[in-house]
Amino acid sequence: MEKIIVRGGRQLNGTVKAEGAKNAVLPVIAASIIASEGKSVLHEVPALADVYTINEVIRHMNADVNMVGNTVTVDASSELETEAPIEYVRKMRASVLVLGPLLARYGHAKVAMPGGCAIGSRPIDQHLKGFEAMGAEVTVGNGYVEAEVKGRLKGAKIYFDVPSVGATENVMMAAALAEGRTILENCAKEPEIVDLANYLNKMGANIVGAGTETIRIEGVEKLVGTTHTIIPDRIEAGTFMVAAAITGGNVLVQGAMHEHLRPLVSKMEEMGVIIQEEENGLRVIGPDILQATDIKTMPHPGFPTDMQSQMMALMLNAAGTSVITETVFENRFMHVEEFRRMNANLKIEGRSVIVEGPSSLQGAEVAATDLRAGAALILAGLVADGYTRVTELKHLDRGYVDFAEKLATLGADIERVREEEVYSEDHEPSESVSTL
Ligand SMILES: CC(=O)N[C@H]1[C@@H](OP(=O)(O)OP(=O)(O)OC[C@H]2O[C@@H](n3ccc(=O)[nH]c3=O)[C@H](O)[C@@H]2O)O[C@H](CO)[C@@H](O)[C@@H]1O
Ligand SMILES: C=C(OP(=O)(O)O)C(=O)O
Repeated sequence: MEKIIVRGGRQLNGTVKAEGAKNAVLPVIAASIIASEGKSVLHEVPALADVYTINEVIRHMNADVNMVGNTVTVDASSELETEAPIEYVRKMRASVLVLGPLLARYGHAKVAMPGGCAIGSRPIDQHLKGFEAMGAEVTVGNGYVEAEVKGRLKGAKIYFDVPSVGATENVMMAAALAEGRTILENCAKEPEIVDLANYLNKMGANIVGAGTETIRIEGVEKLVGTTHTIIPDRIEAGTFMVAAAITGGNVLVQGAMHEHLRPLVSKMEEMGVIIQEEENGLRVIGPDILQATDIKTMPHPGFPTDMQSQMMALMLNAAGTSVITETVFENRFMHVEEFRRMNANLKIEGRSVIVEGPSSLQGAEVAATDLRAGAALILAGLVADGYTRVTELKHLDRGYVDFAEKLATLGADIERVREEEVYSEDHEPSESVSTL
């Protein structure tokens, strides 16, 4: 097993670049199998575990997929299999995003039911409601969901009960090839949905309104491969912004886009952080003393749930009482117990956590309970007294490329090691530790 070991106390300075967005690239790669002609060439694809998984999923279906550096080429013009088995869906829920493209192109799709995970139950009822409204027959059984339609899907008016990112994407992809007009209401408005719509439109789709609550889609008969550059990852960028702020440092986060990060920027400014827009990113300057604030996670453009645990780390270092309310996922506080191991003063009250700061954080061995929790514990380790060891890095690797290496470039005392390596008596990593 690997661990990231971080010793607190270093200020971060310098420049770091955000990768392409995980949550944009996964639906885009899933959508690439809708093209019955031509190749798609995707640029700025991050080398993440989740990207390897979605590539495997579509490769398993017979698509030709190649990744060289940060460019992925997909040729899905041959006949595809229409099933995604459990081994992929278990690794990554976003595998369900192949349902819409397969159903639209072949009139059939079968994907393992994703089930719950560490952050909540995460049903897919809204995806299925959309497919049914377009004429598909959906059956759930033996751990699989299967959708089938005779002929083409039919355009429909669909109102989502909750603004779901995945449901908006899945149904939008299906509607792109449906017969006639589809109107989606109460859509999620995340920037990644806009990126997917832009990609589909370049493939020949006719989609307007992505990024607003109503999306109109005129179905077309076929889509063809195209070239697309993935937008920068606002959550990775936001995580580095917190890293700069928590250490009182001065970091330029290249690729951080103010329009995608407004809720985070405004909350960090309330805490006393200076954030300046520069030509190619955001410069973040941490204050001597951070002030407490409150956040409530909401669908975009509200505060993103994917930045909740990182903000908890920042609030632990702020003077006063902060309150975090999680409204998107019902079980996204697993990291609280891990922070407590670091001497954090946190109290869970229903869907809120009361953060008493500043906590004098102490290094400890802690486990990443999900990918953002992993990043948040490392952020806390940057300012904790002594060494923090973060385990369960498979979660972190789903969403961050070279996280420890990038922090080290900014000046953090951090390394990634194999567990079997030995440590010297004062718990410092010995020189023989292998860094990955
Ligand atoms: C790959 C990807 O893009 N993942 C993101 C996506 O996940 P994902 O697309 O899974 O999240 P959703 O937006 O669908 O979930 C939002 C809420 O809607 C509920 N819901 C969702 C679908 C459904 O059919 N029924 C239903 O009730 C969920 O349980 C949750 O409470 O958006 C989340 C919310 O911003 C982010 O945390 C994830 O990082
Ligand atoms: C919850 C997340 O991702 P996923 O939906 O892929 O699990 C995330 O990126 O924080």
